[in-house]
Amino acid sequence: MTSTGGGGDWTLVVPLKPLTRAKSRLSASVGEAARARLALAFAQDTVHAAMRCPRVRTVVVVTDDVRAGRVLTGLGAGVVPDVAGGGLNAALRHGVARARAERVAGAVAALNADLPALRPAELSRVLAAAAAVPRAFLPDAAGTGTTLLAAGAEVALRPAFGWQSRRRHLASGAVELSPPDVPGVRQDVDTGEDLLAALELGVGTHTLGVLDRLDDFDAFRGAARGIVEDAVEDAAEDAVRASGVSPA
Ligand SMILES: Nc1nc2c(ncn2[C@@H]2O[C@H](COP(=O)(O)OP(=O)(O)OP(=O)(O)O)[C@@H](O)[C@H]2O)c(=O)[nH]1
Ligand SMILES: C=C(OP(=O)(O)O)C(=O)O
Repeated sequence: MTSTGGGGDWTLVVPLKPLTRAKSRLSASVGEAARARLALAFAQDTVHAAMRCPRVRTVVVVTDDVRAGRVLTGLGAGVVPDVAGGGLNAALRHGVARARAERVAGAVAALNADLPALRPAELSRVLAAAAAVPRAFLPDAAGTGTTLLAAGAEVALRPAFGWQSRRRHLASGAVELSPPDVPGVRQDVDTGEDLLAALELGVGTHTLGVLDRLDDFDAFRGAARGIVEDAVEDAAEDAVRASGVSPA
């Protein structure tokens, strides 16, 4: 389990269900084949952005999915296997314990793998706010769940993720964070509506690539097609600008 992030103090633990089962609530909107591809693409965009956050030292993904593990290792993450039958919170406790056992962890934060609009600068603002208190969390965009739970170096994380986790994290004494301008860290994607909201914020290249190849836009509302086409066009223009070659 080795990885190198942006050179900061934080270890991020990112849980990922096997792709055969992940993001099940999305299949009604995008179809079953795209669901699995999107689950991986969300994780790739999440890890890619997290690795570029200057406050992050290490990203540890907890997953039993061999393909996802290989792909995310390629992005620089460390990967540890899941706890058989343990569920999400057991996976997070295990990931934190492994990171701390290898002495790579100072402060730790659990970060969901379904944040395709995550931006390094936004994550940096959230981690800066979290560093001021022993234990803190960021509510999701809906205001009922959690996308990030953080704990200082000597502090137990005590994750209580799952349906309506905001209430549980608040009751556990974790400080609720509300830093300004961090929409991409809060926008988890469970449903087609969430995916549209993430698209409006701007998703990463892996998610965009999957959506650009998606045939069945009828199932995923016509509005998405226009946003994806515009984003792909913008990305192509950015690539041309970055290459310094003027378009014909
Ligand atoms: N390692 C691990 N990760 C999990 C487990 N259950 C959920 N996760 C991850 O926890 C995060 C939040 O979970 P959800 O938003 O409910 O995602 P999901 O379970 O793929 O979505 P649904 O199938 O629609 O419930 C995502 O990154 C999931 O991949 C688990 O048992 N083990
Ligand atoms: C895992 C969570 O919820 P959801 O499944 O709605 O993403 C959570 O918010 O803790």
